[in-house]
Amino acid sequence: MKIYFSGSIRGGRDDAKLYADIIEHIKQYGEVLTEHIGQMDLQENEITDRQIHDQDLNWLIESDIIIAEVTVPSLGVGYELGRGVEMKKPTYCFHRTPQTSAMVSGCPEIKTYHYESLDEIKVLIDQIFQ
Ligand SMILES: O=c1[nH]c(=O)n([C@H]2C[C@H](O)[C@@H](COP(=O)(O)O)O2)cc1CO
Repeated sequence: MKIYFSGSIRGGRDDAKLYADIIEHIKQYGEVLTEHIGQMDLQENEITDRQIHDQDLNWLIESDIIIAEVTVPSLGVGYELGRGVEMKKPTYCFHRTPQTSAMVSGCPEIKTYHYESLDEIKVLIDQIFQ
């Protein structure tokens, strides 16, 4: 099982530690192709935007499932979700805010969950993989 985890980078890194904790949890279910999203000291200087885009799109194509944490709004995450839905990938979104974008929560192909804590998202993720 190849898992594409999506989370904000240039949109803001407030949840980077949470992404790392979620990635650590989902690793028991397969290979997380985008483990770098949880890196606290993420450096993107040595790679061009074109390389980032093409690499991530290839991982998206390769993936069996998309899991996105969308609490911190990110253009890149929204773009990945749209491309993933077009590729008919099973897509799951999680947010702690009262609402997220209607283009995400209103999309019938995306399963969107509100949660409050790391423990709660772990249970929801376990349910998805079981
Ligand atoms: O350096 C990067 N590496 C990378 O993999 N991404 C991808 C993965 C994330 O799910 C998403 C984050 O988009 P943004 O940077 O617009 O918040 O884009 C985005 C960047 C920077 O835009």
